[in-house]
Formats: sequence, C-alpha cells, structure tokens
Amino acid sequence: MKFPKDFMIGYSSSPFQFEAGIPGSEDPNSDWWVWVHDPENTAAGLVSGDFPENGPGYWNLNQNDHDLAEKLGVNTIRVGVEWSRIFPKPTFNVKVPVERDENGSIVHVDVDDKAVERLDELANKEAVNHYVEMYKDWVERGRKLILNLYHWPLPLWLHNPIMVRRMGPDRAPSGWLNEESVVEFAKYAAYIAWKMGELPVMWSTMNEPNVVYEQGYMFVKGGFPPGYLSLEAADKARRNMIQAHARAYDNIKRFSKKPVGLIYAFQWFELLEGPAEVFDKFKSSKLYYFTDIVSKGSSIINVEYRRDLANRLDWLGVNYYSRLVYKIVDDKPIILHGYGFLCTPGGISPAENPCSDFGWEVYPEGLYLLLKELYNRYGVDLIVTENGVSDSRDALRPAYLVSHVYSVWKAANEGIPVKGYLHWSLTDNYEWAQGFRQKFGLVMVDFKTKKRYLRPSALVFREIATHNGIPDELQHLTLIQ
Ligand SMILES: OC[C@@H]1[C@@H](O)[C@H](O)[C@@H](O)c2[nH]c(CCc3ccccc3)c[n+]21
Repeated sequence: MKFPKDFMIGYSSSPFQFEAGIPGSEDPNSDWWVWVHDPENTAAGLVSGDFPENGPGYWNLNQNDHDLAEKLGVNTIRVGVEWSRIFPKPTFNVKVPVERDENGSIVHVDVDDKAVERLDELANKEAVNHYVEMYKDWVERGRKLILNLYHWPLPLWLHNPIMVRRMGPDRAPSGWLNEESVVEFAKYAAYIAWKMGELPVMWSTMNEPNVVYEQGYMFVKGGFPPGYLSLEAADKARRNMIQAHARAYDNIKRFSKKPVGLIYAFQWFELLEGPAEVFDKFKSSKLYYFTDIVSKGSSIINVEYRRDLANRLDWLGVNYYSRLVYKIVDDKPIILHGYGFLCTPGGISPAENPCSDFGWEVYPEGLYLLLKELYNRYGVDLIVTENGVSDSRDALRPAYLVSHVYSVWKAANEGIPVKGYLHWSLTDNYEWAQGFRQKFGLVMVDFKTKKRYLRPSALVFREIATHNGIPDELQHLTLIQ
C-alpha cells in the first residue's frame, strides 16, 4: 500500500504545548498561561496544576526534535506561531480601515504595507526572529512546513479569562466575544504573512475554533478559559471567529501566494438507529456549520449567502481522533455513552473497540468515512492534520497508527485528494487542562531531564514514513478487516 509520490507525512504541534520547558522560554502574556496558573482553577480541579514551563522545551530543543523527526522519516510538520509572543502589547493603536455590512458584520479589514510596517514597530522582534530561526532550521533541511496562526491562547490584552469569570464579559477584555478581536486577528495574520511568508508551503488561520467556543462557553467542565457558561456567548464567539478566519484569509493573501486553509476538530458522527434525514440536519448544524459558511457562504442555520465569508477555504485540515454515536428518539438526537469520546479510560466500547487513557474509543473506520464525506461536501484538498491516541504504555498506538493510516490510504486510493497524514504528535506535551497526564507522543519525554525516548510505535511510524505507505509486514496491525 503506497501513497502518491509527494504525500506529506509527519506530525503536528502547537506553541503553548511544546515550546516552554527550558528557563527563559516562558510566555506569561496569554489567557491560557494565567488560566493554568490560577490557584482557584487548580483548587477547583478545572486544571491539572501542571505548568507549561515544565514542558518539552521545543523553543530551545527544536533542532534536536527536527533531527529526531528526520530520523523517523518525517517530511512535513504543522507548527504554530504564538500571537502573545509576537504582540505582548496591544496593537489597537495601529488603525486600519474596517468595513461593515447592514447588520454590522465586519466584511472587510484592509491591512496595507503601511499598517504592517507600523505593526513591525510594536512586534517583539526577539520572538519573531526566533520563530524564523526555528522554522528555517526545518525548511533548510528540504522539508515542508505548514504554518498555523492560532492554536487557542489569546494575548492577555485581548482576553483576561480570570476577569471575565469574576466580572463578566462586559467589564473585562473578553477575547472572541468582542468583535475587536476580528480586526486584531486580521492585523496579526497580515503581519505574520508579510514577515514569514517564505517559510510555509501552506497557511492555516486557526486550529479547531469550534473547540475554543464549545469548551470555553458550553462544556465548561473541560477546564478551558474563561469557563463562562452561556450559549449566547458561544454563539457570539463562533460568529466572530468565522469573521476572523475570513478577514485573516483575505489579508494573508495580500502578502503570500500560498494556499490558506483551516484546521478543524471533526468527529465521525454515526447514527445507530433513527431517521437519517433528521440526523443529517443535526450533523449539518453541529459539525459542518463553520466549514459550510467559510466554503459555501451559508449553512443550514444562516441560510442567507454571505459573499464576504464564502470561498475562503483553499484546503481543509482534518483533526480526527474518534467518533460520536447517536440514536434519534422523537426526532431528537441522543448521544450514546460508551462509544467514541464518551468511552471510559482504558475501557472497551459496546462495539468491543479499545479506549485510550483519555477515554476515546479507537475507531479507524470513522476517518475513512469522514474523509469521503468531507471531500463530497467541500471538494478541496484534505490533510489529516491531527490523529493520535493518549496511550502511556504504547499498547494501543501501533495498531491505532497503522489502522488510521490505512483509512487514509483507502480514501486516497479511491481518488479522494488526501495530501498528507500528520500524527499527534512527535513527543509527549502539555495537554491543556489535563497537563502532562495524557501521553500522545510517538516519543516519550522525561520532563525532568527533557530527554527523548522512542516508544515502539515511533519505529512503526518510521517504517510507514520511509515506505511511504504500509509495508506488507505491518499490515497485520490494521484493526480494519
Ligand atoms: O487532545 C489531543 C489534541 C490536543 O493536544 C490539540 O492541541 C488539539 O488540537 C486537539 N483536538 C483534539 C480533538 C478535539 C478535542 C479537543 C479538546 C478536548 C477533547 C477533544 C485533540 N487534540
């Protein structure tokens, strides 16, 4: 089983989870930083009490990890830039023309050469130069880099989650709840494209915007900032993030010719029993809402076409881990516990599939079905930008890896334009509110010594990467019959 010649194979990472670890690499100027250090959050069990400054230390050890990645046959990495490192101070004073439509939506933000020059005066040049150095190190090895601009943390001057929780969003910097974030994000995006445009082969504006507004304002037990339960707030954040993506897309295009996409958290939505048409409507409103709007300009909920939001999806990053299983009762979707993300840590699902340390069911078939459905719906190039398993004993990961790579191969082999598979992740890292307890690395990290140790599945990964597919002698590992 071979992938096409220039198939991208590698891993994804994010600034907040991987960079800090060696003294001097800390970035205390973000909402996530204050959130995980907040004693009340730790006392309430919302966050783990682990700190990112004890992380893998990619900021300083990036060349070692790039060496390791090369050894494992990696040809592509998806990485990020931390907004709060680039602009630790507010950028509000750099004024740019903003156009609104009759409903007050921001339909145009015009960040021109003069504006990026002024932003350059505000930027933290040490951070900018360090990012250029880190990523040049990878690119100069003749390998590919996909650059994502936003992977959850916001600068503190834009979002102070402790103040939001204490005083409410109207009396605190409220991040995505405030539409100024749309303009500031477009300025940040334009600046990075202008400054680092030669590094990536492709851009992504955001990683999983849906997780930011769902975990921040709806499933607040997950320990995401600001932990402020409000459906109205979730809706507002979603609306602003959709506009922020589109305005960033427009402004990246002014400074770079490379494709601009979005990396999104998908699950395979499976119907166990009930009317399919009810389920399809539910799926469209729940899973495809954001991507429908930024590709087709409308969705099942916002039926009126938005020209300023449509056709802003050159490629789609698919983050896939597991499924969600439903049945429809009296026209209402009921989610079934035990399956998918609602499995028990280290348990077995009702379908007899193993579940990870995080309690996520291993369900590789879902990745194939999802890739097929996404291509039929959007018709754009797809890259699996995240897929992995929390598995400290590396007991599930070899079969998990081969089975999901098999699903990607099966889709590609049927003509679906899946251009790459990026594993989550190369090394163990800081898992947000969970801290260091979830182990997603092909490579284990001793967080005291920062030493890296290959888990057996790193060698399985190397066989797949160097073979550019699944070698015959590994096919026995696929869980899919
Ligand atoms: O949980 C593993 C990874 C995170 O470390 C990444 O930062 C994030 O992009 C990411 N997304 C998902 C799937 C969606 C999800 C997010 C948070 C919690 C549960 C599920 C899994 N992961």
